[in-house]
Amino acid sequence: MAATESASAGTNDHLITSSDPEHPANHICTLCRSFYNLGWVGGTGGGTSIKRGPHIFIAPSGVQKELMQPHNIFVLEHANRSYLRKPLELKPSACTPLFLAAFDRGAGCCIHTHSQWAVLVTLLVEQEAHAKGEDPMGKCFEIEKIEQIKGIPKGRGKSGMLGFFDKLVVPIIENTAHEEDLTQSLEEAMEKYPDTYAVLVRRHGVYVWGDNVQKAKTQAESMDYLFRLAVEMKRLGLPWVA
Ligand SMILES: CSC[C@@H](O)[C@@H](O)C(=O)COP(=O)(O)O
Ligand SMILES: [Zn+2]
Repeated sequence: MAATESASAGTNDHLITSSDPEHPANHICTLCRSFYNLGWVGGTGGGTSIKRGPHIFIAPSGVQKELMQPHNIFVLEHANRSYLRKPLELKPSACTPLFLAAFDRGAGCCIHTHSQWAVLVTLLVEQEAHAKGEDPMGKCFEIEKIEQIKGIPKGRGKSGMLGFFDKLVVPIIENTAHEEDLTQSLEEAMEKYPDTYAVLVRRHGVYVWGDNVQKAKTQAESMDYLFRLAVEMKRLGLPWVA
């Protein structure tokens, strides 16, 4: 369903005004500032969206994500996809339909990064497939027996985290010219891999989500750690799986 605009979308400042640092309008801004320092959202790429109750809080498109202020934030009613708050002269993030795909499946926060480690992992998986004479499309990033895998949950509807001896499998989808055109393949990957909390996008980055902000953030950190480690392992000729 496409997002629409409600008659009062220009106002409703109360939806983004709070002294609570964990209010989504404040939290998105502070998270994006720290993600910028990790190299995740530089040059306007990447972003973060948070769902609280019936409302989804979304950053504007094409802005320096580390400089955003709460009054720049869009608010969308999840149930009917209508904008309750739409800052003038700004467009909502092109990632909105991808964030919605995560929220439709129960997520409370979705983080999109352009981390170079995520991009490099997608290139290494592609290179390995070509070296074996195989089609890289549909291949996943797989890694096992690394302690940080324990920072990733077992799957939606399952309790607990992956164990040291579990294999982490992250699907990879092909990039498209426009962010929003990734939606169908992202949703297909989410259906094919119902336990996954992340989908890599070839030559682009990664979407990571979690049940709430804290889980989405720590899962994104664990994923990025593993992507970076995997790149270094490959450089040293070390295998990701036995
Ligand atoms: C460097 S431009 C990157 C965008 O095209 C896109 O990939 C992205 O992640 C951010 O989209 P945006 O609409 O600014 O939220
Ligand atoms: Zn992007």
